[in-house]
This record gives sequence, C-alpha cells and structure tokens, in this order.
Amino acid sequence: MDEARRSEQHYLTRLYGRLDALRGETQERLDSVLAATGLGHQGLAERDVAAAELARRLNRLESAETGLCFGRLDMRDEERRYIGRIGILDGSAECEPLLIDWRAPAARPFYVATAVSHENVRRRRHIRTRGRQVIGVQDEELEGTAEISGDGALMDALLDALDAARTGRMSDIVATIQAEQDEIIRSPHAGVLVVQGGPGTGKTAVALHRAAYLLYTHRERLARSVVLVIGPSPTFLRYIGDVLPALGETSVLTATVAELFPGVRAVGAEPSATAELKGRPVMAEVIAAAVAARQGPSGEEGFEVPHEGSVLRLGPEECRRLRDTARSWRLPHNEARPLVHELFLDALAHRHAERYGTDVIDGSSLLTEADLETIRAELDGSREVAAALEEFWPLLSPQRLLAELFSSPARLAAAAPGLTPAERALLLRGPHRRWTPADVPLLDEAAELLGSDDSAARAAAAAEREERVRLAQEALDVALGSRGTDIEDDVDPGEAEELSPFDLVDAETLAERHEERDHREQARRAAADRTWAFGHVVVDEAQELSAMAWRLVMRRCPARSLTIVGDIAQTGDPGGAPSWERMLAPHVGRRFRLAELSVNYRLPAEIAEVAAHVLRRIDPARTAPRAVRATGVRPWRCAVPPERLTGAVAECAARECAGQGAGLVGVIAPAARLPELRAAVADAAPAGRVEVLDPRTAKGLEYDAVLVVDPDGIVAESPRGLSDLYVALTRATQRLGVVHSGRPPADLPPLRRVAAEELRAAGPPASGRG
Ligand SMILES: Nc1ncnc2c1ncn2[C@@H]1O[C@H](COP(=O)(O)OP(=O)(O)OP(=O)(O)O)[C@@H](O)[C@H]1O
Repeated sequence: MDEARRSEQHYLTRLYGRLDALRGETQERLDSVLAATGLGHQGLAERDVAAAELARRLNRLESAETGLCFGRLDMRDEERRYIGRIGILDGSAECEPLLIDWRAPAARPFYVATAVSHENVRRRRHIRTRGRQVIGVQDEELEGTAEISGDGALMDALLDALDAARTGRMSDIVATIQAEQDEIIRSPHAGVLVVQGGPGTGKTAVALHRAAYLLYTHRERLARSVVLVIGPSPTFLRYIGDVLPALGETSVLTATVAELFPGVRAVGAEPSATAELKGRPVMAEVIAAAVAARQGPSGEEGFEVPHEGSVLRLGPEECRRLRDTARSWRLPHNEARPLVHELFLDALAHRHAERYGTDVIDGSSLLTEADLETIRAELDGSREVAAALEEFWPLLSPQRLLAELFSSPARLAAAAPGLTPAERALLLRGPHRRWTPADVPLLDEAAELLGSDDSAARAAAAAEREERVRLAQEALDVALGSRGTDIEDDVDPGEAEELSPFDLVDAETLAERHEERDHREQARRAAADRTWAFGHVVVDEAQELSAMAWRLVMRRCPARSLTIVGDIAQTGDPGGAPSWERMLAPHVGRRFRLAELSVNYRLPAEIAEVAAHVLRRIDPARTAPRAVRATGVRPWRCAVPPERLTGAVAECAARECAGQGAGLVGVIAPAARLPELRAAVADAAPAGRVEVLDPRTAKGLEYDAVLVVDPDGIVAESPRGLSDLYVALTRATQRLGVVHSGRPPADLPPLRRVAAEELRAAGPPASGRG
C-alpha cells in the first residue's frame, strides 16, 4: 500500500469510528426517549417530535455507511477538506469538520474546480473505497498544468461506476458528479428548470441529486411540503427507488401521473389514438362543457317538480336566471350546490305561494313571510324536491361525470362539438370500464371544476386541528404555570433570563410541529391528498406528458418550482411534447431556464454511433451526446428465419448471461411479441437476469447487454416508431445485439453480421472486438 493510501485509510478509519460513535449515541438517545413513561399530553407530544428527529438522524447516519468519504480537497491556503455523503464534526468543543456533506457550498469545488478555474484548490483527490477499506487514491493537480489531463479527465472512480455490472437499481453518483451536472444540481430552487439531454447523459441521476440538494438546502420548507418525483412507469420508479433513500432523503413522493389521483387505480388499457385524444388541450374545454351541461335544464326547457299531488313548474327564464346567479358565484359545481339549494327552494316556495292568490290591489302575495317560511321548510323536507334538486344540479364526483360523459353519445356530442364524429367515437366506452392512465388528468380536471362536497371532511379536519391547538395550548399553559414558580415575584416575566416554550412558540406553531412529526408520514399524506401543494416537483421523461397531464402537474405545484428533465428526441407518446417551448407556454410562458447535458455516460462510443445514425433520421438538426468511453465491442446483428426468431433470442439471452461480467440483459421487442418471448426466455435463461420489455417500458432503464428484437416491427408498431427504436438502442452500458428476420433493418446503419449458428455456439457474439 502506498503512502497516500495508507494515510487515507487512517483517516477513513477515524471517520468510521466517529460515525459508529454518533450512531451509538443517537440510538441510545432514541431508546431512552421511547422508553419514557408516565408522560402527559405535553410530554407525549415532545417525545414524538424528539423520537422522529432522532430516527431521521439515525437513518441518515446509517445510509452513509457505503461510500462515506470519496474525496479530498487540498486548498491553496493549506486548508484540507474531506468530502463525503454526510457532514461529520469531530467531538471536540471546537466542532471541527471531519467530513463535509457533498451538498454543502464548501464541497462544490470538488465537482467544478479546473486548472483554469481552480476555486482556490491546489489538489483534488478521489478516494475509492470498498466497505471500510481504501482501494484507490487518484490525484488531480490543479496548480500548473503538468499533471492535468484536460477537461473531463476520466477518473478511475467514474470509469468504475460506468463499467460496473448493472443490478436493476440505479445508484447514486455523489462521488463522480461532473461539472455540467453539478451546475444543474445546485441551480436555484425557484422557477422552472428544464434539463434537455440525450439518452444516458445523466438526466435522471441529476434530477434526483438535485432533489437531494434542494432538500438539504431548504430542509425546513421542503421536508414539510414534500418533493414529488414523477416518472414514466412503476418499473422506472422501482429502478430509481433506492437513490434518494441512499442519500438519506425520505420527504419524497415518487409517482407516475396515473397514480396522482387518490382513490383511482388507472390500470385500464385503450388504443393509443384514444389516449392521444384524451391528452389534447381541447379536452379541458370538453370537461368544462360537460360540467356546465349538468347545471339546470338547457335551452327552452323548464323544470317540473312534483309536490303534494300536483306539479310546481319553473319556467325556462327562471331556470336560466337561477343558473346564471349560481355561476356568477364562481364556485366549483359541488361547492355551489348548497347555495343553489337555497335559491331552488325560494323559487319553488314562491311558485307554491302563488296558488294562494295575490292581493287584487297591489299584486303582492296574500301569504305572510312566516307562511312562506313554513312552505319552504315543507319543501325542504320533501323527498320529491330533493330528487328534483339532484336532477337540477346533481352532486357529481369526477368519476361519475366522466363515466356518464364517455358512455353517452348525446352527452359527448353536446360537450365536444369541436371534435369530429370519429374522434367522439374514440372516447365512447362502457360506463363501468376501468380507468386508464390518460383518464387521470381528465378526472383531475373534472375534480377541479366540480370541487368536492367535502364539508364533512373539512369540518372533521378543522375539529381535529382545533383539538391539537387546544392540547398544545394546554401544554404551554402547564409550562408557563411551572415557570411562574421559578420566577421571583417582582421580576417582569418579559425580562426573565430563562426562556420558556411560550416565548419561543405559540400554540398554533406547536400544533403544526406535531403535525409534521414524521416526514415519511408527510409523504404518505401528500399521496392521499389531491390538493397537496408540493414544494418542488421533478418530472422525469417529461417529453412523454400530454398537455392535459401538464395541467395536472402544474396544479400540484402552485409555486411553480419544477425540475423538468427529458429528451424531445425520445418522445414516444403520440400526445407527448414536440418542443419544450410549446409544452410549457400555457403554464409559464417563456419563463423557464434551459440547461443541456452533452456527455453520454451510459453508451460506449460503439453503441452511441448506431444511436446517432437513428437520431439523424429523427431530426438531422440534433447533436448526439458525446460518449465518454469506448469498450471496443461492436454492436452486431443476426438475421434468422421468422419461425426461429423467438428461439434465437432466447438462446442469445441465455448466452449473454453466461458471459464474463454479464450482469443484466434487456430484451426489447415490439409489444405484440412479448408474451411468447417471455415464455421462451424464462425457459432458457437464469431467473432474474433477463427482462423482456417493449420500448415504452424500457424508457429510462438500462442493462449491461441489450438485444433489440425486430427493429422494423418496433418502428411499425409505435406511433412515433423511430423514437421508440432510438430508446431501445440506447439502453445498453456494454453490449448491443439486434435479432431480426428478413432484410437488414431499414433504419439501422450497417452492423457487424453474426451467423445464426454463432448464437448457439459458446461465447457471446458480442466478443467481436475492434
Ligand atoms: N457523473 C456520473 N457518474 C457516474 N455515473 C453517471 C454519472 N452521470 C450519469 N451516470 C450514469 O449514467 C447512466 C445514465 O444516467 P441516467 O439514467 O441518469 O441518464 P438519462 O439521461 O436519464 O438517460 P435516459 O434519457 O436514457 O433516461 C446511469 O447509470 C448513471 O448512473
């Protein structure tokens, strides 16, 4: 072991010693807090707050175990800073920092300093560890130019990370964040930041590290309001699910757009043309018209209410007046309903009163106000009147509104006059069909216009909050009472040296603190509340969101603090974005910052070249990201007879698993081929090593080796075929093979040919180096 490694090992051992000590202390304090008994209201509340805080600290200390320290900065003024996953102080009275959290401003030069812009750094040291052992030390001298390998000099740590076998779960990149990524991660919290970058440029990694950075920098605010991370599919969310917990962050909710309407599981399927139509902005008008159509009778119709054996009739003019008055309140439909109820009863009561005749002299009613009140009360208790009100201005859930709209050609025709009959036919469905992902933004739109009749829930919440404030007040009173005994009688309490809880917080604040006891609980509450205002929203694979989905997302973030990452060239959804400008204009105009990532960390140069060929066909104006490394392994293709295709793919997948450092294999094929491919692969390959999926599901994921099956079929099957092929070709970190029947795939460049027999022979076809 050389001297540098030995000295870093010494320091690392000291760091772990301190980490163990801190964990021990925190665990002990947590145990003793939890063991406390015989506590009153105040004591219990304080115990809960303290226990949650200690549990959070323990979790952070535990998540720092792997890769605790990964860097050192030697500053020009001789200061030395160690950089790691968390900040650690030594136990001395001076509280000297032993380790600096990667997110702290003092750590920033580790990621951005160069020889030209040295940020006061003399030397940057990368420390590679395995467990608690130092396995490598690499220095970059930023003084003079002798040992600088230039911008983007590849560190062993970065190469190790890029070459490591994939596990099916994304890892964090704190040790190797690159300068262009760091700039995005630390970009200010406010406003909308769009990160555009080709496949593998680290958009997802950057977005997640940005979430961790923002939570660190604005913890008070964001931990309470929760950060929402939106991804394209549950598979993708599982793939990224370890990153933020590994960084010690739990105040995060991850979800697909389809999961953002509490109480609805949107798992139904529908033709892509229907999904595309449901995503268009015109659907907002359709939903608004559908709500309006449920507010009183339309046109020249009046309204008849059976009552006591006869009929009370409201004329069209009266109905219109009633409806216009109700709409002028600008309340959501359901929230206007109690007031509509009052107007409705008034109108019926007058109609009823007219039967008793009017004064011949002045035409006024012969009934007194008290008589009218009695009639009104009678009407109010009548079941027939209640049924009539329900028809006049029904209580509507978003689900009911949409189900009744989409199952009625007449309702659809009235609400969507701008759509063609063929388009309206696409929307028609049975009343009990399952909700689809494209329905969710429409349900949300409807919920917004309908409002909820949540008076009961709101009353319960208000009562609960009042109770909390009362308990907190009681606790403060007790504290104030006990302080009184400690203060000498003639001392003004305002001047007492000893601060009491009352001086620091009021009952409301204390109640709020109790509310946010556990941030994890906070994320669960956010998940269950459609109207939750998230403190920051990260949208990954954002190019896939439809116009209607964006309306939903923006509602979840009234503060408009968003990080939006994606790649326009990968847009596969027919309703997805043609450009960031068009997508965001309705919500923020041009007020967004655009950052671009230009380096491809996933694909080796050999695969990147194939992908770049397809990208040129999608959009010749786009520049493909520059691959950061080459492996020498050339992508290949193999033509097999159609009846052999499935078998050949299964054999090849099995052989990929057998290769050296094989890792995970992704088989990406047209959706129609998946069932049969899955069955064949399950028979041939070891369990858990091969995933068979279509390009849509593969979005955002990565594998060591990828087999793209039937590229022409992929292009033919999907509405934006070339984009889906581009996604499929850009998933491999090491090896890419294409298996097809018939002529060479139309959209691919010439690839090294492999004979069908080779797929069966020993050794992967990907062995062709050079
Ligand atoms: N600075 C880095 N250090 C180590 N690994 C990195 C770095 N940046 C990116 N990577 C790795 O590169 C791979 C691609 O990153 P990521 O999935 O974030 O890219 P992406 O731009 O979101 O791709 P796609 O558009 O295909 O979804 C991941 O394995 C990621 O961990």
